Amino acid sequence: MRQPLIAGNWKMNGTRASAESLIQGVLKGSSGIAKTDIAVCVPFVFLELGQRMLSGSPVRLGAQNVCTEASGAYTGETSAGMLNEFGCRYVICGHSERREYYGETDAIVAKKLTMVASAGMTPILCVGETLEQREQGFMETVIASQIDAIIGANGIESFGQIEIAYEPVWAIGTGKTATPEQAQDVHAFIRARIAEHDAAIAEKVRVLYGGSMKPSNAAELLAMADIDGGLIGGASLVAEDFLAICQAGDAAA
Ligand SMILES: O=C[C@H](O)COP(=O)(O)O
Repeated sequence: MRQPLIAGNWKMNGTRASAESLIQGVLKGSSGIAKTDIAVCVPFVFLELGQRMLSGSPVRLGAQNVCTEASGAYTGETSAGMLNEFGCRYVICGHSERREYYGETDAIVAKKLTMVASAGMTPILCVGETLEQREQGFMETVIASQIDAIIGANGIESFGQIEIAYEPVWAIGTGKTATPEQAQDVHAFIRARIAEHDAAIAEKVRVLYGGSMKPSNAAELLAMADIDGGLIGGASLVAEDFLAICQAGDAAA
C-alpha cells in the first residue's frame, strides 16, 4: 500500500496576504490528517513565506518549475539548489501548461528531473494527453512516449526518486474530471510501462491524479487501486476544499 500524497499546485495565483492565510488554513487543518503526505507547491515569490510558516510542520513545500542548469547567465530562471535552500521538498516538472505555453519538451523535462533529484528534492513528473489525442485513440501512445523519454534519458532508476502525476489536459481547470475508471486505466498503464523495466520500482512509485479533483470526487478517485494521491489546482486555493481532499486521502489509505 502506497501512502497517499496530496499536493496543491497553486499555479500563478494569490497575493502575499492570501498566501499567508491559505498556508495558515492548511496548517490548522493538517493536524487531523494522519496517513496522507501533504504538500503545497507555491509560486517562487512565496517560497520564503512557505518555508518560514511550514517549518516544523508535516506540510511540505514545493515549487512549480526549475531551471535545467545549475547556475549562471540564465535570466529569469531559478535553480534546483536555490529551491532546496528555500526548503522545497517537491518540484513539479513538465506540467502540461509548461509544455504547452513554454515549449517544454520531454528532453527539457528529463533535464529538470535530473537537476531536482541531484539537489536532493523529489520531482513530480506530469504526463497527460490532450482531448484531441484521446479522441484519436493516441492516449496510450502519448503517455508511453512521455514515460519512455524519461526512462531513455535518465534511466529507470530515476523513477525510484520521483512522483508521477497523470493529468489529462482536457480535465485541467475545466471542471471535467476523468471518471475513476478512466483514470485508473491510465494509472495502471503507467505502472505497467515502468514494470516492464523494473517491477519493484513500479510497485513503489506513486502515481497522482490531477484534473478537476475536488472534495466531491476525490474519494472515488482515491479509492482506485493505482491512484496514489492528487495534484490539485483550483481546489488547492481554498483551504477547506484542499483539506477535504486530504481527508479523502486518509480514508483511502
Ligand atoms: O496541477 C494541477 C492540475 O493542473 C489540475 O488543476 P485543476 O485541479 O485546477 O484542474
